[in-house]
Amino acid sequence: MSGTEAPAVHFENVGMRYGMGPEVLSDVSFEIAPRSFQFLTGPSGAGKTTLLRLILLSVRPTRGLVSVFGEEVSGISNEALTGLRRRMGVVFQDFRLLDHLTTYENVALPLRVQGRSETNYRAEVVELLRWVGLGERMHVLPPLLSGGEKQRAAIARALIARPELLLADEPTGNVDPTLARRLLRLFMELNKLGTSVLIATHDFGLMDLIDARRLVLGDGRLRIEE
Ligand SMILES: Nc1ncnc2c1ncn2[C@@H]1O[C@H](COP(=O)(O)OP(=O)(O)OP(=O)(O)O)[C@@H](O)[C@H]1O
Repeated sequence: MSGTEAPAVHFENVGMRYGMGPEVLSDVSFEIAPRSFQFLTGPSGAGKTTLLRLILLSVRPTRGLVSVFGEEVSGISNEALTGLRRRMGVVFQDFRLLDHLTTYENVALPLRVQGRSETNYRAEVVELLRWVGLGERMHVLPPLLSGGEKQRAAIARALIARPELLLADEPTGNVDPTLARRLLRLFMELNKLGTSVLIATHDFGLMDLIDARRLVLGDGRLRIEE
């Protein structure tokens, strides 16, 4: 790879407020390098989800500059925005599984969107579902899954298309510590295959397991602990 490869994410003096509310983020500057692994942490309400929404381009900064995969996103067309989003895998805090599709179909969705045929992807989806411990639950609709099972289905869906950038909002909040460690291993394996990973978490036990960079939010500011 060339040394000039664009960072997955670049923020420069980003400020963000919702409507007329107070500024949630102030002068936030950082980069996520290609193939890097980091945690995003800070107290409840510090703006972790807001920062993920900015990267996902689902909210716009009030000031400053946001670039994703080398593209500055202000004024970007909807088509280009969809193209950038497809390169990301996201684990939302509230899972966002589609209730009318089975667990298997939810996880297969990103591959279907890519136009791949089921014969081509079925084995891959089943293998990942087994890996996250949902092999026996793949034909179940999400409303019948437990909180931890929904979380694992959401993680599998985010990973299945091997995204260039994985964003995960509290991805171990609903699972026991043993499974949390396995999921962390899964994120690290994905990272070794070339995906940049950003995990928002309060879980110090999880962060202490590995020596990864930490982006720490507090009072609207971002501090980086290498
Ligand atoms: N859609 C919204 N409209 C107005 N204010 C919002 C909205 N979303 C978040 N906020 C406010 O922005 C601030 C940061 O919220 P955010 O959800 O980004 O924090 P967080 O660090 O992810 O919190 P938690 O760890 O509890 O999920 C909070 O004060 C929150 O009330």
